[in-house]
Amino acid sequence: MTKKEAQSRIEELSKQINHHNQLYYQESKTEISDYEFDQLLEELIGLEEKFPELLKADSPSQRVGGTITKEFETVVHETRMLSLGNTYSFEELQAFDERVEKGLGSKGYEYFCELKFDGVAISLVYENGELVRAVTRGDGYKGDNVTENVKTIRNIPLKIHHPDVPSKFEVRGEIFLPVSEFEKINAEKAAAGEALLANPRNTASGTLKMQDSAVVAKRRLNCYFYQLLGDEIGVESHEAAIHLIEKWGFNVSKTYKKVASIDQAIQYINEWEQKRFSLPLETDGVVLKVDNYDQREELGFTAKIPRWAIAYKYKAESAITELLSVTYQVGRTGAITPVANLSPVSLAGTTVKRASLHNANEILRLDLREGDFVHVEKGGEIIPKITGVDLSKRKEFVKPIQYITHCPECGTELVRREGEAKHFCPNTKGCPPQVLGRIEHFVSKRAMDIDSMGSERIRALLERGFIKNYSDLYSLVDKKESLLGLEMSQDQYEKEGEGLLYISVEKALYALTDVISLKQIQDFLAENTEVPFDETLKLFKQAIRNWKKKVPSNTGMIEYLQAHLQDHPEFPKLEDYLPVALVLDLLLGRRVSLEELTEISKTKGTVHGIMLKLDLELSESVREKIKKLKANTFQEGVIKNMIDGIEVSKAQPFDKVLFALGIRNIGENTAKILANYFGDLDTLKDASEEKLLEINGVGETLVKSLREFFADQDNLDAIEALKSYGLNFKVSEEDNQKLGEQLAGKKILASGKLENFSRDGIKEFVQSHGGQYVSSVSKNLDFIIEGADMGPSKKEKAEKLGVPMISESEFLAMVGKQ
Ligand SMILES: NC(=O)c1ccc[n+]([C@@H]2O[C@H](COP(=O)([O-])OP(=O)(O)OC[C@H]3O[C@@H](n4cnc5c(N)ncnc54)[C@H](O)[C@@H]3O)[C@@H](O)[C@H]2O)c1
Ligand SMILES: [Zn+2]
Repeated sequence: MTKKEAQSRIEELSKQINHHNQLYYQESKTEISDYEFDQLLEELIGLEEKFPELLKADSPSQRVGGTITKEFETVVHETRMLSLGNTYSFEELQAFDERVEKGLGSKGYEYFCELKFDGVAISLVYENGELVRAVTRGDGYKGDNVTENVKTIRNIPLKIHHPDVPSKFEVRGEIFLPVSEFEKINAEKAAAGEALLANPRNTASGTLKMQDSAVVAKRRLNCYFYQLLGDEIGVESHEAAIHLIEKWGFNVSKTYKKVASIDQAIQYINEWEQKRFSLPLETDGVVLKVDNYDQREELGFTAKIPRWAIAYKYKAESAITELLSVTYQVGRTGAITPVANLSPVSLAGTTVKRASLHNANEILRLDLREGDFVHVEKGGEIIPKITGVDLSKRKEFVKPIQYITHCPECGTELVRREGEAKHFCPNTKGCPPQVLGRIEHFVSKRAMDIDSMGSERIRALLERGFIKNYSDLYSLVDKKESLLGLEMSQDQYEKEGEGLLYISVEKALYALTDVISLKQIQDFLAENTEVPFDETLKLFKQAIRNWKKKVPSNTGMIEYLQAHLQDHPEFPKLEDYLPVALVLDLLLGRRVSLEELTEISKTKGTVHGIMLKLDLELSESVREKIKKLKANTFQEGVIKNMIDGIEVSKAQPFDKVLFALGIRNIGENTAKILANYFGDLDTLKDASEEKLLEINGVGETLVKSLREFFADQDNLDAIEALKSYGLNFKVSEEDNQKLGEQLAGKKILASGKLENFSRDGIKEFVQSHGGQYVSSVSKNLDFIIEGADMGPSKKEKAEKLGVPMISESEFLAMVGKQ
């Protein structure tokens, strides 16, 4: 390769690596695997070694990957936070060991082996035993101050009570999201038809950078620690330091091991290759660290990594399995996501049954055919990926996968907008997940703020026909009586292939017995998962005897159940579920025949629905038992809460109502601008295109969205209905607190830390003086208010675009406040 070629390749590689770094560290996203990323970096380093004169100071090979963000205060690390050299091969590990030996001049060193936890690096500073600061790695020199968010992590000690804690020290570790939590969040997202999160690492890093600590607290982040720093620590080895922080109460993973040679380290690596999948978090390799501090000092650092440590990374695992079918999920915005259903295969410690296919292009790219055998890979990603087709196993004359043309939820023909990879269902008003999405948006905190209307409740109301769109919420007050007893959750039900309704075993056992709590039954079942169901029932009877809870009648009922299941083998067996018809038959006695129950349970989706259809007079005790079968139901308290919340929402100001309507491309900010500018809905509706385009921030797309929205009679009807219920469709006097017009027409951004304003404060201040607050650097800005520690990348960009930067006091002078 000539120098000229090398130069252009280096530029190309640097550009790519910077792009992936930006995605990975700033946006918590990935487009390529870690392995692919590391190969790019390795190629770059190789070229720079060959042509040292081409090495630039700002090359990504010289910098730790992250940067700092504008949303948090920037803090300079007292000791730099480094990256780690990494390798995927044992040969390179041996080479590393040789370098260490050469550097130290002898073999007298030990390695401390730890797993490489896949999360987000964090530094915690303690003063007088108290946590004073938590900072991300950032660019290695300075990071984001995320103390408030970190304080929500339960096992991070806020105060150390140990007597001999030094007056100041720093611990470092890895914040992570346990795999079980991650899967829980994704299961909820899948149920809601939302886009799934890619992996726990991205989720943890995204969560840590959220602005609202209350939201962070809800995600159960966790942390493992692996480093101690400070002037008065008094230990001479890493091992001693680790024991010290364990003693002080920091969470240290017990997976570490000190070894005497590189061969033993390799043994450790082999040992954990499979075992690591039983850990509560994702790990992507092993870190080897020279244990002794003096030896570490002798070895030193490069610009980016210590010479005394290295990470060995496991390669992503892959397997071959059969593609059974492709199914399609409809998201709340109508976006379609194809999912590959696979013949179950064991991969990286879990059983894989599904893989995301993203969009139609991906299916074409892979050239997938029905019944193909595919390579599935699971690396840093929890959601497995199909990476290719095993052509040697392809049968003859197989058909390519035909992408669906119609929506699986509502049957409407799909559309694909120009330039977009995904297909959409255009039936925004009738497609169930989309209707749900619109109502969820309407009630959301930033819109009408009806917090008593969770998704589960909205879904129940939609399914049972109580509401069809958001304006119907305000008529619920007249339907209060019929809401009583309506079931909410569908999780406890399952439909068998022929459409027979099944109910979870725990609910069935709960209803069939007396004085045993649902919790007790759940705990019992959780402990007895591995045995055949009949065995479970035997053990359950034993448990009832142990608990001494109404032993004769309760065990008698379980025996009836056992006999009933034996007598009716015609009901298919579903893991963890029982046929509702059989269970109801036991509870209702001879009043209805099993045949009739079976028929009805094919047409109804809930016990509530079946009972309504049967319309029986029941004794109090039977009614109580049947109630135990039902999911959470709408009870008086819940209904009152909901109705009250709906009533209170009528007072939301016009801009919130406008945002709540869900007009495409109208976000919270735009809604505010439009509301203030036009004052009421009718003026906005009748505004000419020219008039609209005059407004800062309004472009052609938005004009088009408004036109489309108001051209639709259903929307106009909904608005009329909302008006009749008394919602605000004009700006009230109090909303209109304009403090001045000094900033009229100006687009402004503030960056870094301001002395007189909080983040939200400056935004409000700008807006109330007629200006428009913009959230990113672009050439359209009139100026940037430069606060303390403004991010260097932002500054660079502003300079490049020629956007003026003024100080906070200049800004205050401009509005006449100084
Ligand atoms: N796929 C992509 O697009 C993409 C983009 C950028 C980076 N990456 C990945 O990130 C890696 C580079 O990231 P990096 O610079 O954060 O380095 P790194 O993750 O490879 O290693 C350094 C980090 O490891 C962590 N770590 C985990 N367990 C540890 C332990 N026991 N002891 C010490 N540190 C431990 C620390 O957070 C430390 O900052 C690349 O190798 C690449 O795989 C991927
Ligand atoms: Zn649809």
